[in-house]
Amino acid sequence: MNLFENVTEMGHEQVLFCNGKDPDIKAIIAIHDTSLGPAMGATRMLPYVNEAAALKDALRLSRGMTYKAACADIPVGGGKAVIIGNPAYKTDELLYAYGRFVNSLNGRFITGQDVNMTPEDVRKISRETSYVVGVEEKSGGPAPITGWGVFLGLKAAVEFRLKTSNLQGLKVAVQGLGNVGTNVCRHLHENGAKLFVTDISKERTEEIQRLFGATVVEPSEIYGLDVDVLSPCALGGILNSETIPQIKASVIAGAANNQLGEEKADGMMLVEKGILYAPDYVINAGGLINVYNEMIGYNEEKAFKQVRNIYNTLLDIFDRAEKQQITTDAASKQLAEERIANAKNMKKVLVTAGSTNGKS
Ligand SMILES: NC(=O)C1=CN([C@@H]2O[C@H](COP(=O)(O)OP(=O)(O)OC[C@H]3O[C@@H](n4cnc5c(N)ncnc54)[C@H](O)[C@@H]3O)[C@@H](O)[C@H]2O)C=CC1
Ligand SMILES: O=C(O)CCC(=O)C(=O)O
Repeated sequence: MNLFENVTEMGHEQVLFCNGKDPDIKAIIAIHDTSLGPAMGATRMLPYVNEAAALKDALRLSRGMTYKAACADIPVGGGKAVIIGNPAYKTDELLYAYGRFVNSLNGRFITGQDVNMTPEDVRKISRETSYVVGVEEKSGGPAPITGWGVFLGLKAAVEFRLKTSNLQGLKVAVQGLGNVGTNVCRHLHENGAKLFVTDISKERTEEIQRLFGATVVEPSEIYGLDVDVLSPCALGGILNSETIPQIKASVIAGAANNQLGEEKADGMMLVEKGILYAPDYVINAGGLINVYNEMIGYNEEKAFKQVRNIYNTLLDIFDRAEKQQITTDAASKQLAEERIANAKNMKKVLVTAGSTNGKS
């Protein structure tokens, strides 16, 4: 494997391979870009099929975090970490060891809770490092606010494509009923939407059926349902050449990171099918916005105001994509790259001004 090939192509600054013996721990911390500030990104734990898959996940997720922060207009960079392993074997010692790896980066990387990690796990990691966010008694776990942001983004997409702000009777298929998916379902239900849901966990589907009167379908059935919106809230890579031809929804708006299998080809296939895709790293920025606010001293009102802005940002991105005839993914990357370039220019101006002042 040519290790530097992907890293160079995707523009990462640093990738750390954490290898511990006692306890046995293998984790990858990927820092994509710190132009806007320290890299932020939560940690997930998964039994990856192989190490290349884990690396790919860390690289793509961390780059997504750079775009996420830039589109949300908050001054942090992009990073992400994956712990390789079955979460059933997650011990306190493993979390402490992981915390020491995070601490060794001295604040270049600040992390929190992602898939298969709990607020309690974050607390354990925080025994070894202060570079942790999403601690329950500070801003709380990020999932409720991520769910609310996804709901607002879904509303923006429905307004843009279906020309209605009334969600009464809107048919929404939700894939993944975990921390975020449950919150998305709650908001949709409260606003009169009709839910079709799936999860690989029977316990989760039963609860959502009981709470919100949702119709439960098999995981393989979720793509082909005759619904208005598909909301992917499980794992990434689910929008691909196998699933896109099945999709009948005209809007895709969900929380899962890295939904597009192949960004360009699959993004274009959605456009050709007339499906409006809300880029994942824009619509699911609520958690990042919340933990960023925790880092700088939590102010709920300010955090909520920034999350509310996801709605307007998405409308701007849809508009930009339509005017330029590009995918929504390309339009949001354009926005992010403009903001990063502006920040870099501003830094240059300040450095030049500083050195000029020093000379006088
Ligand atoms: N927690 C947060 O604040 C944020 C989460 N995200 C992303 O949103 C997604 C969901 O996050 P969480 O809800 O926190 O994770 P979670 O682990 O609480 O929930 C994921 C759910 O998806 C289900 N699932 C897994 N594979 C599935 C499949 N093939 N079909 C149907 N269901 C399946 C799981 O059983 C679980 O209930 C992830 O991709 C995560 O990276 C993004 C931004 C912030
Ligand atoms: O919880 C965090 O540390 C930042 C949020 C995040 O990782 C994400 O949005 O995927």
